[in-house]
Amino acid sequence: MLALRRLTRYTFLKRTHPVLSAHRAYKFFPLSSTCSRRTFQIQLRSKMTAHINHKSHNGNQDDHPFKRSDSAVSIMHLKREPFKITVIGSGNWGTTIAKVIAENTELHSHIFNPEVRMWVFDEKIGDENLTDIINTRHQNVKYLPNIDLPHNLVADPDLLHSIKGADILVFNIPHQFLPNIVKQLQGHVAPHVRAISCLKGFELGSKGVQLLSSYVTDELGVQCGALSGANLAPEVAKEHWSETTVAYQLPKDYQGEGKDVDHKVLKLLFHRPYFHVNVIDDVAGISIAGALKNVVALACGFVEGMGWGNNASAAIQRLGLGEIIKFGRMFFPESKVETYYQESAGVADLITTCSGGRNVKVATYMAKTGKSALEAEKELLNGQSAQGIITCREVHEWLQTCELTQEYPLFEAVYQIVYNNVRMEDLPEMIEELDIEDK
Ligand SMILES: NC(=O)C1=CN([C@@H]2O[C@H](COP(=O)(O)OP(=O)(O)OC[C@H]3O[C@@H](n4cnc5c(N)ncnc54)[C@H](O)[C@@H]3O)[C@@H](O)[C@H]2O)C=CC1
Ligand SMILES: O=C(CO)COP(=O)(O)O
Repeated sequence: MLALRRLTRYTFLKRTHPVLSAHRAYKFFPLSSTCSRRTFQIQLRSKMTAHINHKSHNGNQDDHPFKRSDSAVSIMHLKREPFKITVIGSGNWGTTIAKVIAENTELHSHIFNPEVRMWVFDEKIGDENLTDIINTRHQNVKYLPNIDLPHNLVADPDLLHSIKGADILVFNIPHQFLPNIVKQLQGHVAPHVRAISCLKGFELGSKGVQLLSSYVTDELGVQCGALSGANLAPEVAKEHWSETTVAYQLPKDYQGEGKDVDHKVLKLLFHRPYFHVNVIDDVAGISIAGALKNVVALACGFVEGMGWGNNASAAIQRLGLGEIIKFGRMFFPESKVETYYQESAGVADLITTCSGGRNVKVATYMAKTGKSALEAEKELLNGQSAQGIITCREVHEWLQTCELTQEYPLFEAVYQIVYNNVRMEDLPEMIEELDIEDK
């Protein structure tokens, strides 16, 4: 058992630690030898100590053994000007991702222009503009308080100015605001620009249910991938270790390695020692999982608020995962089933969101107070958004159009509770799988 634990730990360290991962031929010593085991532990400790990195330049986060100054993927030669990045959005996740990116652009200044622009939907905090506070105190006091931001992250309240000259646009706003944003951007984004959507949700319009990345591509004419994973923003912002999935498909006009955005560039842009990134092709899979787990999280919140316990929450998550996969296979057949269980964007995001996300908090509060979803969101989140509230309506409307609501009893039950005052206590009955016909 001890040996197994050590082996597991070694394998983990080998995957995450630069010294060990760089030495692929490093042989594991025989576990029966106490002496060599001790030698190994001493070597390992000294190697790790040597590589524990400097404190984060803003100095507010703790050192930890996963810190390192560089990564293997940085061996990349650029055959063009460094990529310029703009983050569109400055909420809880928008600011966190902007921080991650700004740390990386400073580190890899041969690949990226160090200055990162972050578009802010400006508002007054007392007498001051939030933008000015971010640029002078280097904190987003409203949406990500008590986290120091890199000084190369520049807040900009002018949307069109913020994207000027940008090569990569990182969209990160609550998804209900996306149509208005892309409308303002139309005609101002060159076709060579690439984009990543960090949003969770769908666009429901004349084209039916659409991935937000496809919506950006259709509306702006630029290739767009997605970033989604088990990433509650407050934990990532504090540099507590987590992982995510980025998905991107090379466009038809891909310019070639070193000249255009590809998986290597995206890994360099988002990967941090405390934020591990896996880059894949399955944009649809990660986007569907990211959007729909917010609906499942609302159901988990109802269960929690009613005090039904862990078994009930696990049952909801099991059923929810089934409906997520079914939705993907039915409406986005290009998505891969393995993404849902192998990637951070799949079951891992479902678990973290159902444990500690905003959707679960809002639904728990609804159950405890009898307030509506929108009242709960307003009272609890200080301007932040629980995306499941809108997503469950979008999913319902789409399924109703397809006459398929009965195929997704959990999604439908959440919708009915949120919008039609159906009793939460009836949840088990609404999702009961009846195999026996009552004659
Ligand atoms: N917060 C989190 O832990 C995570 C969030 N996400 C997703 O990322 C996306 C963005 O979420 P957050 O950054 O957390 O946003 P948020 O929930 O903090 O929303 C607040 C943001 O919305 C902006 N806003 C308010 N009214 C607006 C308007 N009319 N037009 C444009 N912007 C407006 C505010 O200025 C603020 O920047 C969402 O789709 C969310 O599901 C994904 C992973 C983690
Ligand atoms: O998407 C998230 C975690 O990956 C955040 O979920 P909440 O919006 O429910 O906090």
